[in-house]
Amino acid sequence: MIRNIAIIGLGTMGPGMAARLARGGLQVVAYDVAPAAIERARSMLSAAETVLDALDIASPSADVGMVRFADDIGDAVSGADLVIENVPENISVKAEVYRSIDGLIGSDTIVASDTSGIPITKLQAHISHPERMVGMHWSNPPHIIPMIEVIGGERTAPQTVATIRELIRSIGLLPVVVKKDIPGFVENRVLYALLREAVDLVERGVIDPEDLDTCVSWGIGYKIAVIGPMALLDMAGLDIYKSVSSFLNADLSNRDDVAPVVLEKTKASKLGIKSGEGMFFYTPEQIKALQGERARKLVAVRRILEGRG
Ligand SMILES: NC(=O)C1=CN([C@@H]2O[C@H](COP(=O)(O)OP(=O)(O)OC[C@H]3O[C@@H](n4cnc5c(N)ncnc54)[C@H](O)[C@@H]3O)[C@@H](O)[C@H]2O)C=CC1
Ligand SMILES: Cc1ncc(C=O)c(C(=O)O)c1O
Repeated sequence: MIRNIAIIGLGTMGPGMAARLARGGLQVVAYDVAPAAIERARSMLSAAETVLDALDIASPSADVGMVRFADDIGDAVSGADLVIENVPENISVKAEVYRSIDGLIGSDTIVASDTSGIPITKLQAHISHPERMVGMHWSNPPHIIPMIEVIGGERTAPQTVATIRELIRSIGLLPVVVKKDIPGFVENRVLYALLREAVDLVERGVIDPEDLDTCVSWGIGYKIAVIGPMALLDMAGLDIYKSVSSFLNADLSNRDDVAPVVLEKTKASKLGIKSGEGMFFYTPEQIKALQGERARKLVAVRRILEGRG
């Protein structure tokens, strides 16, 4: 039974995750190697709690469901039933975390990675109890998006997958078990197919970035939230899909490297919201307003999709 959770890494994903798990009645200890990240996480945590209130996710009783910040990794993982590793998407950075906690955790502690797509089989090579390592891939923003992928590697015990699936379900979230440990799992394979084509269309001057977003959000995204891709095939008709895909698939982007526009922007430290400029430009005031507006809209859409209008 999982009661105590340690979250290692408090960047974009960690704070929202901590807030949501605590709201599920779990005791969470959060740690980041950078003191500035811990400070930022405190305010992100309180913003996430406001959103969880708007989603009507009930607070647990007073003595459970707390988030505590730890000063060192040993303190963070001490007594943890589950450690969620949430550090940058880089095998050596993640492996260093696994090595540093290896002697500090119990032999029955589960170690989960929020990796966006590194196969779990590669990650579990760096830990002494690979049977207790699992992928637990949240979607951003993690306190709002209810679906979480669960992925076992070649050496993960089926019981570990079952325990994490049950934990997710028990706090009112939506586990999806991915049956094969392939790069990107399922969510990011689908998302990155879309993003590859979208970036290519903008880069080739077929459409402006703002219009690309209008086209995808209102033409595809709005619909896909209600009718998933498999159901959409049936709605359109497989005969139509057969005809269109017979000429279109061969014309879609199949580039296997990173698009030049993304390489140029990342080289110039234009990373998006976190640096004030990426595909678009953002002032600090715009960022604050955008984050509030997006959270409000996601909450409203989720309430409707859940039939709570
Ligand atoms: N950003 C996103 O939309 C999503 C990211 N992910 C995955 O989640 C993981 C984390 O991503 P982000 O939160 O976006 O990264 P981030 O770069 O925003 O944050 C990572 C944090 O880890 C900390 N860190 C680095 N080394 C550490 C160590 N040895 N010990 C403790 N803390 C350490 C950094 O100081 C930083 O605060 C990655 O594997 C990423 O692919 C998963 C879902 C969505
Ligand atoms: C661009 C991008 N890459 C990875 C992830 C998740 O792993 C996300 C997301 O959750 O939104 C994303 O937007």
